Amino acid sequence: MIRTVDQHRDAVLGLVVPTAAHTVALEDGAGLVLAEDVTAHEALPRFDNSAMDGYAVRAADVAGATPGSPVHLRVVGDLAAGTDAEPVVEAGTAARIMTGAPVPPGADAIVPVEVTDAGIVEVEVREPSPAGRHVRRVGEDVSAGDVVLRAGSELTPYRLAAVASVGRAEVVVHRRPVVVVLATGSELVTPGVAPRRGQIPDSNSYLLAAAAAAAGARVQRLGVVPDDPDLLAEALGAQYPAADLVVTSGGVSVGAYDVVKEVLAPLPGMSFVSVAMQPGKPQGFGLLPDGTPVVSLPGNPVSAFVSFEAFVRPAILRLRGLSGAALERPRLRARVTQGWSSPAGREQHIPVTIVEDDGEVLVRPAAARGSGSHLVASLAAADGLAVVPADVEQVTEGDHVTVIRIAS
Ligand SMILES: Nc1nc2c(c(=O)[nH]1)N[C@H]1C(S)=C(S)[C@@H](COP(=O)(O)OP(=O)(O)OC[C@H]3O[C@@H](n4cnc5c(N)ncnc54)[C@H](O)[C@@H]3O)O[C@H]1N2
Ligand code: MOO
Repeated sequence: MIRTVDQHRDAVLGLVVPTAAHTVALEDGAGLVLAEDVTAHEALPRFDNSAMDGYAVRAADVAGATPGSPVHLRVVGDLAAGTDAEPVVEAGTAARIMTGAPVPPGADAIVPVEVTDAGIVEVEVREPSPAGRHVRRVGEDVSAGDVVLRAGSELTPYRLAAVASVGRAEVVVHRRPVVVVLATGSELVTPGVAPRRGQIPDSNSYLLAAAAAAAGARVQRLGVVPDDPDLLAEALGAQYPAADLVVTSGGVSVGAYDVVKEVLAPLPGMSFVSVAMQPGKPQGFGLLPDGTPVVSLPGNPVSAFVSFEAFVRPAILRLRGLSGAALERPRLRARVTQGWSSPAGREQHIPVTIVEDDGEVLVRPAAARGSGSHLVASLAAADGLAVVPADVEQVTEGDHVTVIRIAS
């Protein structure tokens, strides 16, 4: 029975669970996904501190200060960032203070150095500074006990900063998943090798390996396995113990030499199905005998790409520990500037070129001739995939479509 894109995506997602959690040094956590909540054990900022280089004062002392009638204060301390000195600022006094230094007892405002004469023993203040001005208050960022970052969050650079700010040297994260990529086809040669008649360069193993790496996996690209069942079984047998996911391309259709289907379909954990998607109709998926998940994508290069985006990328993100909306790419609405056709009964995912014109998002097919699962060189112009519902057979200039953005 034919299944929808969403049904197949759920089935593939059902093959994987997040990788085991382990503890790593903070700097090794970049790009990984937290497996614990990170909590602030104390408030941030940790203490009231100065937002300006200048003088810590009592606001009441400088309330009447003007350029024509400046206030003179005796300087009782010199506070650099990092100091633990606590000079008491009494009426008629001030402490020189630098950005980030603790506000001393008695002071309740900061006067920037620019409105003073920058004195060392005595300072002349030419402007008032009301209570609290230029003071960064304890706890105004987070309070003690607040969760700074939840389990399931990717450690982006700015989130690493938040985790570091609460003093964490280590984080508990999901292990980066290992994805093995292999392409099948006796017609394939390694790029750079001169193809004889009937042969073409392998592009899928490069596409899938780079896409899996971009999704956050550690990738082992096995390259090309010919259409020989023994060689494929050997390649899979040698690799799957180390892999969290195996991705194959080619050999899943109804041809006489469709080797992936021939080797894997008899296994009890594997299924070969038709998905109501164009391209990307024939799909294989399941578990190898040792439990390693496998996704077998069709060989046509655009089919392999579209299938990776729809099914494999979400599975890699799930392995990494992400869930929910984090499994999705951003979607946007765009106006079509050049129409194309779409097959009845299949949800089409067509590579498109995105152009922004005066704030409006415009799309046209990345390939001059519209849709075609073999138009691999035209992928060079793709920055999104337009999603055309199964009941639409013609997309016309001026229509609005949903676009999955694959490059920014
Ligand atoms: N009689 C039928 N024939 C086909 C059907 C069908 O329903 N009935 N479905 C078509 C569809 S749709 C697709 S998609 C393909 C899927 O075929 P396979 O997964 O078996 O892929 P292959 O036959 O191995 O290759 C298809 C095509 O892609 C080229 N290819 C394969 N691997 C690579 C690679 N690594 N790099 C670049 N190009 C690759 C290959 O040379 C073929 O041209 O089946 C249709 N046929
Ligand atoms: O479904 Mo195939 O993937 O059209 O090219």
